[in-house]
Amino acid sequence: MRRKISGYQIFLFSLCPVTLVFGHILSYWLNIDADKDGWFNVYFVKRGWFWTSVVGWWCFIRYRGLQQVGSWKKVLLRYVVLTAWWLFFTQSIISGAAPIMDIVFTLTGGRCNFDVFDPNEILQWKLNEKFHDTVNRRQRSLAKLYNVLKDLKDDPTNMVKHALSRIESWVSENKDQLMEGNYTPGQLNEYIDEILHRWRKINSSNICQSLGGQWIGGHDPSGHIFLITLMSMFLLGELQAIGKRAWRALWKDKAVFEELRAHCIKILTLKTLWGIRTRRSPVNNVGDVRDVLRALVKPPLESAREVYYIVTLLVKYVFWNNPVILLVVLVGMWWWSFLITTIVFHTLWEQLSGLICAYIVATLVYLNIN
Ligand SMILES: CCCCCCCC/C=C\CCCCCCCC(=O)SCCNC(=O)CCNC(=O)[C@H](O)C(C)(C)COP(=O)(O)O
Ligand SMILES: Nc1ncnc2c1ncn2[C@@H]1O[C@H](COP(=O)(O)O)[C@@H](OP(=O)(O)O)[C@H]1O
Repeated sequence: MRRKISGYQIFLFSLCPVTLVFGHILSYWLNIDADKDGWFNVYFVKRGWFWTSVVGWWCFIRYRGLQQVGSWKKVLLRYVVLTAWWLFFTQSIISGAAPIMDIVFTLTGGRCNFDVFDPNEILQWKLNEKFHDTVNRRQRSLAKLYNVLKDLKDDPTNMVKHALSRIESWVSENKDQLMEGNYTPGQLNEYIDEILHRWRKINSSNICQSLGGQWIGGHDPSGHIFLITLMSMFLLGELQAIGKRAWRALWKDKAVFEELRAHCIKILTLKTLWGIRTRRSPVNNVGDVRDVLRALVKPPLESAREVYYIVTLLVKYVFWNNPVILLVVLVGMWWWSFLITTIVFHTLWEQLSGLICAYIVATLVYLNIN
């Protein structure tokens, strides 16, 4: 018997593909910058599976409770399948083995590159401006590279020493200390590359990053598109099961809004220094100083108390009674980051391969949820 696909499932299964197409079209018109090292990317998206797990499980605990063992097993199974796929695809979980996305990258000709110096500037010894995309990242990578090379300095030739002195001067921005050697920048790049690749198997982007190298050249499936597709489909997929309860709970404690309104009004109508009328002395018609002091101290204290009530009410409403709000906010944040990735980062094919790899598994998991 053919199963009917609901409107919600159409939304669930089409959100990421449609956003990718939409972002791709926007990329022809928009020319925007996105900060790879911004707090949103570093603390949220790059730790996305953690946030998704916490919010997803918290919602499940709050709406389903801990008693219904049957439904627990199913959710746990889906979570384990998705987590395992995320781990195999993006993380080096088996010591020495690269994750799938890095295997694809190296098989298609990508490698960890150490083109530190600009090979075209033979006399001037300039840093290669294409070595990492921002000055900060370049400096950080040079510092990492410097530390690695320092540990390898018992090299038979003195080329490493030479490379070190050059990198050190770039790191400390002290060009005067540069030693003159008999090598060209291109030769020194090749040499650094050779000793590092000889010293260590650099088969994953993580290892490459830890050495300060640049992961370029192959087909690099987008890790962000992969992870965000998996996370959004997990959160929205599980929302199918808890959605009705969550919706009912949202409207059940409507009284909260009345309470919030009352506290806000209280803050707005508190008497400030200007609103206070001081009692005047009948002798010299001067205002009472105690009234002024009271006016200075009382309103801030009362506002602080009202703010405390408001925050407590909101925290209870959102975190305890309606964690679905957190889930929706998280999906909104993932969607935004997904859109930015489609506009700014990777080629269309790399975005598509990231999407397809996550989408197929998540679709198999959520097509037959009941
Ligand atoms: C609302 C608060 C209430 C709290 C109540 C808690 C109750 C919840 C009950 C259970 C909690 C669940 C336990 C959570 C365990 C989570 C385990 C983890 O997943 S930890 C690991 C997290 N790691 C990540 O998220 C990394 C994700 N990033 C990546 O995979 C990569 O950076 C990338 C693929 C995005 C990019 O790779 P790149 O090489 O291209 O840079
Ligand atoms: N939406 C986004 N916002 C900021 N940076 C993003 C991004 N999407 C991708 N990136 C960055 O682009 C690079 C490739 O991403 P990915 O392969 O995961 O899709 C990564 O750089 P870094 O790995 O140097 O931090 C990542 O941080």
